[in-house]
Amino acid sequence: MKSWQDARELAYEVGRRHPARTLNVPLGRAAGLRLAADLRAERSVPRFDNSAMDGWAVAGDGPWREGEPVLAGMAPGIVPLTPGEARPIATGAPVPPGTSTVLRAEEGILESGPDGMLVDTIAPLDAGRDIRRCGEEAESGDVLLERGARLTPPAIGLLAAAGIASVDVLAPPLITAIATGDELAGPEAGPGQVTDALSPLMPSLLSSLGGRCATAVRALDHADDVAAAIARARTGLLISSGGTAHGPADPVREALARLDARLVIDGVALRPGSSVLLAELPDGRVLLALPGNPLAAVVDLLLLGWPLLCGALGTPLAPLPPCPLPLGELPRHGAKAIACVREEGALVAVPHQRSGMLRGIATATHLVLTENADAHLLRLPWE
Ligand SMILES: Nc1nc2c(c(=O)[nH]1)N[C@H]1C(S)=C(S)[C@@H](COP(=O)(O)OP(=O)(O)OC[C@H]3O[C@@H](n4cnc5c(N)ncnc54)[C@H](O)[C@@H]3O)O[C@H]1N2
Ligand code: MOO
Repeated sequence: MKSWQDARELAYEVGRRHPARTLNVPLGRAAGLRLAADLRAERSVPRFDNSAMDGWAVAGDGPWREGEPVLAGMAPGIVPLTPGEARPIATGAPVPPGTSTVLRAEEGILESGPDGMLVDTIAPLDAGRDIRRCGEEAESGDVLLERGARLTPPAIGLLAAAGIASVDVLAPPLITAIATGDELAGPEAGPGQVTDALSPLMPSLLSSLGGRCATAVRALDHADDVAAAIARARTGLLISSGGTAHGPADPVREALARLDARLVIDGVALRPGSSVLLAELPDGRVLLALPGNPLAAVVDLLLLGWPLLCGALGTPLAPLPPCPLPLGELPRHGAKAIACVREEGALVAVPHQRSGMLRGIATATHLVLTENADAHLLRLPWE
């Protein structure tokens, strides 16, 4: 039986022995994935000096005679401004060479002069304030995002702006989910049967941890059926649920023994979630065997499945920070994972969180891992 802290580190080390593959994908399919290498700008952002405001590009001191407008989309090599000239300019339009500043539309006035319209300012000129300089956000070659960074929506836009059309990403590790239990059935469950609640949550939970559920299968409570499901799986990572205890119909240990697997973790000192196994098979594949009680299974996916995937993706394993908030009435004896929400600046346990229930964690925002005076915080990744 390991402490949850040691178990997290062991799971991370196992993940590191199974590094994720690299894939090149178009930017449009990269959302949520992680970069396989540092990514550099392929051009300057912005690409040319341009106006940050609608107004006039002016040269020298006013008043200025009004010239031809400069619009967004015009080529930057436009006719230079000469001192005393003001050209109406649109936000995003290239600033003509010779521009000393941009005068905002609301800070200028137009009046008629002897040779056409004159522009004057009604506010002190702030030279250069409203010009977005070429390369001010990024110079060509700057590292925009580092290896391991997650491609969030703004990150995708940033890369597009920097001229990047496709990226090398870490392929989310593929996982086979095996739900064990003679009692398991679909929503139509008959008398004595239990509707499988874990197979349906696996794809989205594994995606939120950086993996991908390739297949979800069921196995009966017999070691040969579980061993056959493990042998058939075509992925490097497998996650089973149920059958981990020492009861009469708990086949996972027996199946692992038959397959000559090496147990890296055999139980964790934490409730719910104590009855969990992590094993390496002789062919290098890895099985995380979760307990059958659904909340216990989710806790162990967060506690061990997440570090396992972090290891495979090569992202650092951050220690869970000490809980910064008052803990209200949370129990403090033994090692416990408690699903909580934030209420008036404190963390409060949600109701309905026995090991077999999902109702509590379905509305929680955090798990607090308590052990006597110690409490650590895990923010739920789908939050
Ligand atoms: N004598 C003891 N019995 C049990 C203990 C204990 O300490 N002493 N611990 C209990 C706890 S806590 C857990 S967790 C389980 C772990 O055992 P298993 O991994 O063998 O779990 P199962 O017996 O297969 O299932 C437990 C429970 O969960 C239901 N289940 C299983 N899979 C699913 C699923 N996919 N969807 C919904 N529900 C599922 C299953 O029907 C059982 O009710 O051991 C306890 N016993
Ligand atoms: O072992 Mo159970 O996994 O404590 O909830």
